[in-house]
Amino acid sequence: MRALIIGIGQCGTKIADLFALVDFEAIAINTSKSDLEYLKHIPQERRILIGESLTGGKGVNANPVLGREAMKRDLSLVMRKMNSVIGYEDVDIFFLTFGFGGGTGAGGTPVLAEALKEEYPDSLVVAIGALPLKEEGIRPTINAAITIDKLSKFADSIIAIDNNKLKETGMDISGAYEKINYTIVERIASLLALIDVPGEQTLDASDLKFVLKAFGSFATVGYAKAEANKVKNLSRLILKSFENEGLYLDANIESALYGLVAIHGPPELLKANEIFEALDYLAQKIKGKQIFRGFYPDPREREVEVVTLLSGIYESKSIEDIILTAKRYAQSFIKAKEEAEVRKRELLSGLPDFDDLYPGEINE
Ligand SMILES: Nc1nc2c(ncn2[C@@H]2O[C@H](COP(=O)(O)OP(=O)(O)OP(=O)(O)O)[C@@H](O)[C@H]2O)c(=O)[nH]1
Repeated sequence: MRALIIGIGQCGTKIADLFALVDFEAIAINTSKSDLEYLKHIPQERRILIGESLTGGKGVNANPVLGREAMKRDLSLVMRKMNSVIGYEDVDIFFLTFGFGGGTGAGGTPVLAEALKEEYPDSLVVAIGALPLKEEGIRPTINAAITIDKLSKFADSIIAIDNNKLKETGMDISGAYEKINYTIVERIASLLALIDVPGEQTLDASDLKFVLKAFGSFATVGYAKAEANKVKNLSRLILKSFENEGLYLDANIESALYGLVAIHGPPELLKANEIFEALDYLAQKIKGKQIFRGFYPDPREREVEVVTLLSGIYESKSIEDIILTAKRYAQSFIKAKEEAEVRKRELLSGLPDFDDLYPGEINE
């Protein structure tokens, strides 16, 4: 199973850089030269500066229209670079990482997603984006709404991580970002590490692709880990992985079409009855009733790790909040603009041009 991680913008490239640290193939794309230089693990030749003619290498200041234009202008450069990294072996899934609230990632990611789908029709394009904090104000929310709309047309699935969930931890913002970035990488890396690996019941690349090929709807990845000697009942740990604290998105999991659960740990702890109790519960709960599963008994392991992927989700409070806020704002903005135009007309109507007050000829 081959995954290629492509980070776009500052948030996206930081996440892609962490993937590179744990040996994933990763590429970084940004309009900001200094943000590209700041990366530690992605090799220099896999860092691509876009939109230099537009921004002078200084970023797009949270303007997704400029981010989109920067990606469009340098798309052939990006695709050439992509081709040379990919070589002759197919990529199963392109993971595009980005922040929904900025300009480069929010504007550029849908453009790249569309181009990748066209050039590599057999590969999946899965977007992994961080949703903005409510406190960031209206702009990031609008950027996110526009990007959700555009991406839903090209991506196979959108894994959205809600930054607001991290406020509950009470951490400072950079610590919170670091934690969420680490969390994303840990979950996706743990899941991918178990694909195509021999086990009791295994998951292969085609299972994962089936689950993620979900017409641009939302997906979320839950996770739970515990020391083996602390696990009283594995069923509880599995349920914990897809309860709300396990998923960094407020989502109604009952609306999910597919689920995938991978469990890795010491053989004596992977008890069939406890595993099936939790999987049956999950299969009954989700709309699509289909759960793919993989069990990986490992005698060297001292911890039990559960990764849960739910896809085809179309009911999420985190997403609805963003779309409804953007719609409300658009309506009130249009109304305020119309009122301002009416007021302007009322104020200026009846005002003559006063030409008569300034007699005299104008010499040509
Ligand atoms: N989870 C997470 N979110 C981040 C991080 N950095 C920024 N964000 C979020 O991403 C959004 C900003 O996106 P950036 O990636 O900084 O912006 P950009 O795509 O580089 O675009 P410009 O800076 O406008 O050129 C905001 O909504 C932030 O909350 C990060 O490291 N982790």
